[in-house]
Amino acid sequence: MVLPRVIRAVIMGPPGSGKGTVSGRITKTFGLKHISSGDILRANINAQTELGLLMKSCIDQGQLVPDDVMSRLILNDLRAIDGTSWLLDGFPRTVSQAEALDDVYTLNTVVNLNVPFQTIKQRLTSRWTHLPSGRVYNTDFNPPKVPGFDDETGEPLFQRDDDRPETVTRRLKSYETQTEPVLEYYRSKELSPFSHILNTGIFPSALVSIIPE
Ligand SMILES: Nc1nc2c(ncn2[C@@H]2O[C@H](COP(=O)(O)OP(=O)(O)O)[C@@H](O)[C@H]2O)c(=O)[nH]1
Ligand SMILES: Nc1ncnc2c1ncn2[C@@H]1O[C@H](COP(=O)(O)OP(=O)(O)O)[C@@H](O)[C@H]1O
Repeated sequence: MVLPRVIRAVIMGPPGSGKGTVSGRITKTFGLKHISSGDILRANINAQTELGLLMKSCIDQGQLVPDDVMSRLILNDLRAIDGTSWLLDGFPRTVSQAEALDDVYTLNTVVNLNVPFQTIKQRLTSRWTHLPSGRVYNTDFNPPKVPGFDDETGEPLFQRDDDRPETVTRRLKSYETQTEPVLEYYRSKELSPFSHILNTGIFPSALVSIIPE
């Protein structure tokens, strides 16, 4: 199998579908850089940057950050690692963001995680996050070794403000109206989410087995 010189991949799926979890496994296995838009925003909130302070209420209410802000943020980060293979997690989330990305980069792969909304609601109420690294745990699925603390650093874990049930409902609605059209956009460009991986063999087939049912 011939791997492309530089892998430019996107992982998609509703909030709580496992993008962060699966990204961690993919990037470890294949040596890609993991760029998570949510982790970048939360790091800004935590560091109380101007951007973080401006975007906090929007994120806490389950709304999307404006497209121009988000595209500028991610494209800047990508420019800084030019020539490196990467996996984008959480971006693009709208067709406008997908177009902004397309103007600069040609993607090799789009992975889509398809998980029923009812399952998502259960997962998010038991998600615990290590904010500095973005590592996620679940009290049922992958609990930390010591309840409430990160396995690698021993630091405390947090429940995200936007994982409250009413905010999750709003985020799922925004996924349906604003993000699902991005899947159609990629299908129309023959970057068919999922089947593209199986057809091109960009990643070994072992990848398929780590993607949740
Ligand atoms: N039961 C189950 N839980 C999972 C699976 N993948 C991730 N999770 C948990 O579901 C929650 C959401 O996963 P996360 O990776 O943060 O999803 P994201 O919001 O799409 O990035 C976390 O608590 C994970 O530990 C899975 O395959 N099965
Ligand atoms: N590409 C994006 N465009 C607009 N807002 C975003 C984007 N990525 C993240 N956000 C904001 O950050 C929040 C958390 O994102 P993320 O951590 O990716 O959530 P999840 O992993 O649960 O899908 C989103 O609900 C949204 O408010």
